[in-house]
Amino acid sequence: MSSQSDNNPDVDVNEVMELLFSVSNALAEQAGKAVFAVGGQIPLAGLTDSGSNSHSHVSIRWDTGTGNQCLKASLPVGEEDVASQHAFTQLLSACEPATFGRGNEDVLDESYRKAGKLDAERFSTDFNPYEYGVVDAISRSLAQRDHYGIRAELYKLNVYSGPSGMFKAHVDTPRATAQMGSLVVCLPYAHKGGQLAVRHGGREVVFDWAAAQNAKPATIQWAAFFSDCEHEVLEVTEGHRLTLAYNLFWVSDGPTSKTDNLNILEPESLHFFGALQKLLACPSFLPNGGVVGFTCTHAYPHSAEASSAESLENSLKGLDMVVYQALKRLTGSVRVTGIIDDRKDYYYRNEEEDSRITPVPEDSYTIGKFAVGTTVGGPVLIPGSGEDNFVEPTDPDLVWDFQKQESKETPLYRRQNVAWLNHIPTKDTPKELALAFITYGNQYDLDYYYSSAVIIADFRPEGVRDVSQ
Ligand SMILES: O=C(O)CCC(=O)C(=O)O
Ligand SMILES: [Fe+2]
Repeated sequence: MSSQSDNNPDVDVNEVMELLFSVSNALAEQAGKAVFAVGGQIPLAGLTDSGSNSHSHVSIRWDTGTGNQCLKASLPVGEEDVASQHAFTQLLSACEPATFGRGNEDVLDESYRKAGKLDAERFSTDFNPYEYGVVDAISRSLAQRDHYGIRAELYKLNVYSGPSGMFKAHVDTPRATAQMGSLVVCLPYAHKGGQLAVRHGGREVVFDWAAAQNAKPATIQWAAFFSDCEHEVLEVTEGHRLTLAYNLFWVSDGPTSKTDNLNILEPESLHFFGALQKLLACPSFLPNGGVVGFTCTHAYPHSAEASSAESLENSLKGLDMVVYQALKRLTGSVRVTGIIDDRKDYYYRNEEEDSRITPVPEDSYTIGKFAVGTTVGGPVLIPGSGEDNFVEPTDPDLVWDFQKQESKETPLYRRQNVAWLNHIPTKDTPKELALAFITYGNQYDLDYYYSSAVIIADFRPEGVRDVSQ
């Protein structure tokens, strides 16, 4: 095969492929190291047998539900301390069986989650994650930028008891666009098992707290992870594993554009940044300009009506933020958007058989042509089919507000090539429901578009390449 493009003899395809390859390699390498979960431990300082030091214990006070009565338990529970053991037993019995979200409802299913819980409205604690530097530590390792901090909001007390307490693999339901993660704090109480396994992008981090909880001095251990990470509490075989669960939110501490404050020049980002810079400077890469794309490695609520493009940009996590910032610096134009996954769910109307819907052929997804439009939640990329340069929306009522072309009756939108720095969204890319729509088959059926979050940049070579070279 010739290394010259058929259309343009000055374009060196091999050179572009090599440069693209080194960009995706740098990205893969960094993705393999990107932090998605962090943890630590806090010895309860000044622990005395009498437990008189306020920082030697953690107290939980809860409403009994009868009158205005409030009870208190203190951890760790003294081995000889009958009163504190009694209070702990009362705390256990105050807990309700823990449900979990399935679809739109909260269900109780002990084969999935066997635990007790107290909702935050029913209890308070003197443990404060800010006081011990936990929230600062999370900001430093997960935030990837200055002037953008993290706020922790107490959510629940969980109790997993031996011999079979556990919580199978799940992803926490985000309650707001600004929600970026979860913090789990393990309180001092002896138990066995109950490891917390956190997974993302094919990698796993296991927090095994039992050994320290069975030893002295008493310690508090914690783990924080991004909200799209799958996690699981393995079976607690003995004792009680008590955790405080917090929701974590992004907070801005200044009026500056938050996404401008990423420290892109961190050593681990430099390799990728340099490779991208070389690619964009190569005269054979998109000689007339075009769209550069990156499929996000984390999930974002990008199609929800409440999510705006601005808040999406500010809520990028880990590697996604690094890529966003690098593209912003190098192209001057970048945005976060959704891309509709067409392989199963994208259809176009077959002209001849007007009442039928025909699936787009599989390979139309991989040719890399996408049209940019707008749906409920903001701009999206829609894969095109066939060889046309314009694509007709399946149904203008469902996918609307496209940059309309001449004809008002049949709004068309232009397809563009996207050069992907990593890959187009795959089966394993985080997806979310973008739109539900009615298909026109023999009967009215509901069908769905699923979309994945992507970062795209409009690339104009004249802004990057020195024309005198
Ligand atoms: O207790 C834990 O370690 C995890 C709790 C959890 O996953 C949750 O409350 O959603
Ligand atoms: Fe969870």
